[in-house]
Amino acid sequence: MLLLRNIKRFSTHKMVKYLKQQEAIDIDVALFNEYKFSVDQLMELAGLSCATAIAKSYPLKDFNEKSVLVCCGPGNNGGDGFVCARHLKLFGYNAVLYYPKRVDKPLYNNLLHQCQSMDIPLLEKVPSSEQINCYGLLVDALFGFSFKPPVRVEFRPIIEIMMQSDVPVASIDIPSGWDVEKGEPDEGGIKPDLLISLTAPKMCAEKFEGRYHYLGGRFVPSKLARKYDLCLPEYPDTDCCVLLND
Ligand SMILES: NC(=O)C1=CN([C@@H]2O[C@H](COP(=O)(O)OP(=O)(O)OC[C@H]3O[C@@H](n4cnc5c(N)ncnc54)[C@H](O)[C@@H]3O)[C@@H](O)[C@H]2O)[C@@H](O)CC1
Ligand SMILES: [K+]
Repeated sequence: MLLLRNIKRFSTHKMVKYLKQQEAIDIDVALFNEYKFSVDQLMELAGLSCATAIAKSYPLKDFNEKSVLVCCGPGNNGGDGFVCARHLKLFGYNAVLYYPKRVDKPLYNNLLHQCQSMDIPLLEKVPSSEQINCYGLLVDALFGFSFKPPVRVEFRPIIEIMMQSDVPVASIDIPSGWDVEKGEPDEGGIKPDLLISLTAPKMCAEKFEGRYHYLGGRFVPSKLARKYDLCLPEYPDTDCCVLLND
């Protein structure tokens, strides 16, 4: 029994491992240092898999001109959000960005520039509860596996407005504000309808109760997957994401 800790059966009868926060960080470091990937290479694949999972679950035809609000945080999870917004735009969605804390680094400046060059609007301030309900989908790319609770004050308004809204939330890698291992905070947090875990699910994903749990980020070398006993599912054909709870 002990061996099965943090390993979950899913419908295709394989086992997938749920990572601790430190394991997720260690795998990230190995991808960059040992395997020599660059951050923007992996971010592009991660963000594309997020946009693909969203397009599979929320078809464009159901949006009736409504936009997708992509909320980007100050780290690589936010970077995935910019890439996701760019691919959603290429897929035909009306993407809009909210980016409350700007980071003045070439990676993030370029990602923002790319989005703005593709006519993706950037909100200047947090939307009101009335404004947020006009969107067809909210993409949560605020915090990923490096998040340490509690949420700092500058991000509370956007988290609260997402919590109060009836619009479905699609969270990238971690539902923002959730403890990476323990899950939703006791005082309540966002309840995503879709979660896309990147590389491998983190422990908090076991508490996810939304409709769609995807795995994305199809870039993990099999040697690295074996080293961490990731037990990754097979991705169908050439797909860049796979539904874990179908
Ligand atoms: N190896 C992988 O698996 C990959 C991971 N990627 C993404 O990278 C993410 C991890 O990125 P990072 O390590 O840059 O970190 P995060 O994006 O998880 O967050 C770090 C940022 O959040 C801030 N932060 C942390 N706790 C906070 C709090 N309580 N209140 C407010 N701000 C807080 C930090 O100051 C920092 O600016 C993953 O979750 C995933 O989305 C992808 O980009 C590519 C590949
Ligand atoms: K997130």
